[in-house]
Amino acid sequence: MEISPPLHLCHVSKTSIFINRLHGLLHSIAIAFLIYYRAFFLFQEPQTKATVPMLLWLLVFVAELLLSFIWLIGQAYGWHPVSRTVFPERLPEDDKLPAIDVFICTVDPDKEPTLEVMNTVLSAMALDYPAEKLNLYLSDDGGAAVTLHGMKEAWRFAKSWLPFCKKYGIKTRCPKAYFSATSKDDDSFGSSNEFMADRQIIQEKYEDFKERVMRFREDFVLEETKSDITGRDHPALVEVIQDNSNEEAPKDEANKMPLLVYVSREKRPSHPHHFKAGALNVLLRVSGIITNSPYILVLDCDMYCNDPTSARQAMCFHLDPAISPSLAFIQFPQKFHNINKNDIYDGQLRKIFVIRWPGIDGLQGPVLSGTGFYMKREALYGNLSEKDVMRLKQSFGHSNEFIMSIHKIYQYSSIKNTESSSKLQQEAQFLSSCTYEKNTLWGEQMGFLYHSVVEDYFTGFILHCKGKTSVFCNPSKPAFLGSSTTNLNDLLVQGTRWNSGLFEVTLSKFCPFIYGLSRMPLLQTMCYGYLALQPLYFLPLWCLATLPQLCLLNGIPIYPQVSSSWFMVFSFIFLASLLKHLEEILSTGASIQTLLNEQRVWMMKSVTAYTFGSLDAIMKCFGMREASFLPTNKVADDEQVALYQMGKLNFQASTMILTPIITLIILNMVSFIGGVARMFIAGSWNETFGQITVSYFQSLSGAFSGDAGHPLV
Ligand SMILES: O=c1ccn([C@@H]2O[C@H](COP(=O)(O)OP(=O)(O)O[C@H]3O[C@H](CO)[C@@H](O)[C@H](O)[C@H]3O)[C@@H](O)[C@H]2O)c(=O)[nH]1
Ligand SMILES: [Mn+2]
Repeated sequence: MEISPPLHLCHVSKTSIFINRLHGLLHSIAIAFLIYYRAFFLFQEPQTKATVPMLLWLLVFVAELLLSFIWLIGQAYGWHPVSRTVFPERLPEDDKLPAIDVFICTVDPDKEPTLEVMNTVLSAMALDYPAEKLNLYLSDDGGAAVTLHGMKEAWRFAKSWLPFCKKYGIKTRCPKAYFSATSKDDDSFGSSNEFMADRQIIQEKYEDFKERVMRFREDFVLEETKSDITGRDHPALVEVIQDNSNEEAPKDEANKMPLLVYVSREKRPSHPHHFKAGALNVLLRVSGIITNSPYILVLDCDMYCNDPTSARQAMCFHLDPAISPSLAFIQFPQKFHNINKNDIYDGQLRKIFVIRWPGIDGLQGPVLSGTGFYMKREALYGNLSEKDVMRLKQSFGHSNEFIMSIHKIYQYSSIKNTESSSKLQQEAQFLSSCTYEKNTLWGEQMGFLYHSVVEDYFTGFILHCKGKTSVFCNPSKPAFLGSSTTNLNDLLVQGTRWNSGLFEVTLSKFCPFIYGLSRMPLLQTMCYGYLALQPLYFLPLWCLATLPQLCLLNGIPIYPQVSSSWFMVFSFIFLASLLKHLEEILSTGASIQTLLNEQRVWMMKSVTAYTFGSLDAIMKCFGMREASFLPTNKVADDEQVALYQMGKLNFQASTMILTPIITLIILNMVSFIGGVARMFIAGSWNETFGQITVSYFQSLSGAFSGDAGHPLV
């Protein structure tokens, strides 16, 4: 029997496994000593203890225990990291490839400029995939006329843009990116006259497209001043974007266009709409009765397709019979096009996408990350063995059309036939009404889940609990590029939402340590548990950013004397975690500057976003707050961008962020100066050196060793 060559390979990095496990072992031993030291003190004679108030000692001890615990849980990521290679050229011919429905979500045309959204749409339409097997659905939660109009303009422009990309094999297919940079990839036709002429024409068409979108927006803003009201209260509208004229669909391959559908679900203030997860579930249903593709690509409106081959790369996994039965999704990393050289806000989330996701990929697979993933439709439908129509309706709702779609591969045929198309339209409208999900399992067990505002994390978690797997695909050319937050305020808004969502899961019956432990392998549970506990970093950080400093000012020793051998334990932990962080930085080609930034941002986030996120979740838990999803701002303010590009922290942020940060910096600086003075005057360096080091590093927003753990744990 002939064995066909594999579609993908998985590589295990033996060296990093060795380093990670060795570090884990040594660090654990050192932590055990630390715990012994702290605990031993509690049982000492009262006169020895008299120098340090018991409560202080206990608080610092608890902070250290908590940090150690989170650190230990996080070690699961280092256990078995892998990387992968794909061979798309080995895929079957185009006519054997499965269809893909692309879902793009947008909500607020003010924060998410229509032009950017349309660029995402265009880049997805131009994916290197057979056009008749590519269907795009845009969910417009704002129900905005500008967005619908933008879609029509995008469709018109796509009719020139797609053939241009195909003809010249353009690699950057997001028009904005293509025209703004001198994209090096696309130079192969640089000198040809024909190419230059075509490029000129298409550029003019793009300018014209831009102009039309902008002009409509200006007129629209004049008419509708309160877009916020309509954003929360509007009827359902589903529209297939196509030519008004009755001209025949183009027959030749080069001019074929993917299907483009605009979906604005019904929203009423009296009905919860469940944010993005709600929008995605509407798209699941509407696409189910129109094209029903077996695979789904989900994109945020600001995440354009940077590499048109991502769909084929994903198919290398989905079409591998050895892994596909349990495989739910292929996750690509989130990468960003607007990050400055220094990445002062750690916008690239390096730790997550460079260290953790490859780590968990070697276990059961990466956490679902909201955007840039190819999901198997079936995986979101839960148990499909049920055949009883009444039961199916209880789970999926009352649309016969949709129920029929569950078990068969629908083939989108004639939407031009007006009679069937208006029936389809009615059904789609019904599927996107705000009452459709009432008394069904949508969002509870079906589709994207509503339990948490981090719908991605939670949906992926439940999938993994059901025994599904996922794959992390991280090619050297970024498959998708998004816009990252580039100022403190946005960072806080986003960070608070994420951490609130994560902590919400921790506080619920779905807490990974309880719900996950019996359903997933231990290491996978630890990876999910780490993220669920991450918001809790705020407790130890607040303690260790204040208590040692206050002790230092008052001459109370809470760290061992330099001459004591216990001091070695603390120094080892401090240095080992710094070195481990350094090793990760260097082995992944990052710079020392990145190391410093990551530690600084981690501390800033701990005392702001983690703190507010945790409090928010606790309040939600007690019913004192409602869930909310404040979208991040994607409009760049020129002044802010300028500061950001210079690598300067922008402190024009709300007092919510500034107060904790500034207070702690001042406290640390004062105690550092006070401590040094005391050391000189009293010659007490032996007792206070540990604390001085802590406040020195904290006041420099320095060397708390990122998420690898605290230097003092
Ligand atoms: O009611 C809503 C709110 C948001 N969105 C869309 O959801 C996407 C993500 O929103 P964004 O404001 O960009 O949030 P981020 O924090 O940048 O998103 C990250 O975090 C989210 C979970 O908090 C994930 O859903 C995202 O995929 C992930 O990129 C955007 O396309 C929005 O248009 C909706 O469709 N409806
Ligand atoms: Mn975003």
